[in-house]
Amino acid sequence: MKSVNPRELAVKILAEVERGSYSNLSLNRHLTTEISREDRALITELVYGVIKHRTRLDYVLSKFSRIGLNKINPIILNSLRVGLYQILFLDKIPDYAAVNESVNIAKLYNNKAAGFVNGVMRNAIRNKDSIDYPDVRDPVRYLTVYYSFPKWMIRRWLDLFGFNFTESLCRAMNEKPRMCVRVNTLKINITDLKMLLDKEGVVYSPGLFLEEALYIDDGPPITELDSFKNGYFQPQDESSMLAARALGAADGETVLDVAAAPGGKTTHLAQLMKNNGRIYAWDIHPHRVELLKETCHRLGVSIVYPEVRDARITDKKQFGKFDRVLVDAPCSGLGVIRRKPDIKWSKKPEDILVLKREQLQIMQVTSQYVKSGGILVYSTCSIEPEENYEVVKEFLKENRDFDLDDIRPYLPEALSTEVEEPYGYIQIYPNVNGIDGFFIARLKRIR
Ligand SMILES: C[S@@+](CC[C@H](N)C(=O)[O-])C[C@H]1O[C@@H](n2cnc3c(N)ncnc32)[C@H](O)[C@@H]1O
Repeated sequence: MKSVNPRELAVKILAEVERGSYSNLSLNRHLTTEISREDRALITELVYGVIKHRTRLDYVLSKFSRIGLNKINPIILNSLRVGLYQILFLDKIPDYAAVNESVNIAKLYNNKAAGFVNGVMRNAIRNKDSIDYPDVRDPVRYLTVYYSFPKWMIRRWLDLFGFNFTESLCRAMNEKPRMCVRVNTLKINITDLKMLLDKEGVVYSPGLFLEEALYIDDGPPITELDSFKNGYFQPQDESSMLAARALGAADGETVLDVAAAPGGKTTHLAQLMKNNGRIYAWDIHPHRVELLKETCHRLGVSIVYPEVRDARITDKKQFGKFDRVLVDAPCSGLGVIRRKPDIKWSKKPEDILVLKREQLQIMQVTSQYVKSGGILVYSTCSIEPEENYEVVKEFLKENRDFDLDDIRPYLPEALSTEVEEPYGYIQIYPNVNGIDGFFIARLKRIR
């Protein structure tokens, strides 16, 4: 085992993220199996915790620092954030340990910085139960600071959903998401997988909505399990599983998945089709198509034809060729912030309209590949109407040969009863449904 200082490594990763790295990629790069499981878990918790709660941590730090936060060296600032995160959000770490660790990181820098960190942290500990957060009568500032979201997102959600829903949405998006996996019934049945997981020391519970879903509550990191390496399951949220279900593909059919990588839904489709038929799986990014190929290989899926393709470019040879087309469109990802907290800070309001144009363009082009009588499913992991219902509405206005199709028979009962007229789509919210925010629409080519 390699000995590392978890807080120091967390600070280093946070500095990389500030310079533009994605946190999950940076974590994967640093957290090799040479580092103990406990340390890997702590580093992940610290990195995601600081990213999720950054505004609130900075708000508290600025109360106790005589130097403006923008004047503090990034390493020192992140060691303060990591220390304060432990004090405010983690019960198991004693306050003095959090202080000492942050001071030690600052010492690597210089003694003056260490004295400064010590002073700020001790001050924060003394006052941690009497911090006055912004008043709720200024809802934008209160929600922005207390739950750490950018102002533009809070303003947008307040306009769309009102205060109570926005607050519960923010709270749900800051929660630690449960790890959900899909049982790969092409290789194993649920009972046998459960027996294997028992042997591997994994604690699990059943899916909230779907029989092929399992929640992993405790145990070794899943990618180290033989049951994962042997392709008996695939990490995937239940929301995402609903999209493949909504397509209703049957074995023997010809299906197109136009934005398919890394292959979560493609391989679920293959499973629902009993690995019989053909699935053409496109993605614009070559490295992601490689990931898709690896996923298919591990899961024993052999009916997928992967290809690097830009779905915005029309290919007349594909017209009317497919029984079903899935457009799991590139989107803002605002529905999955609880899994990818960087999205809070990396997305900008103008991205939403740019994405909407791209989503409509992909729909416009790839819908022509659906056979008459065939099905088109449009999905995103977004909760923003512009990327969801509005895309579908504008698409239908321009394409009279398509209509909404009843999505309810393809959803579990607990969700199908939530679907409102005209019954063609569902919007899922993490605070309402307990799964990732997602939008799924089912359309039929009627001519
Ligand atoms: C939401 S992700 C797809 C997730 C995937 N369906 C799954 O379940 O694993 C969107 C994908 O669209 C791809 N993409 C973005 N623009 C594209 C385009 N113009 N044509 C095809 N793929 C595109 C991205 O590379 C990304 O992999």
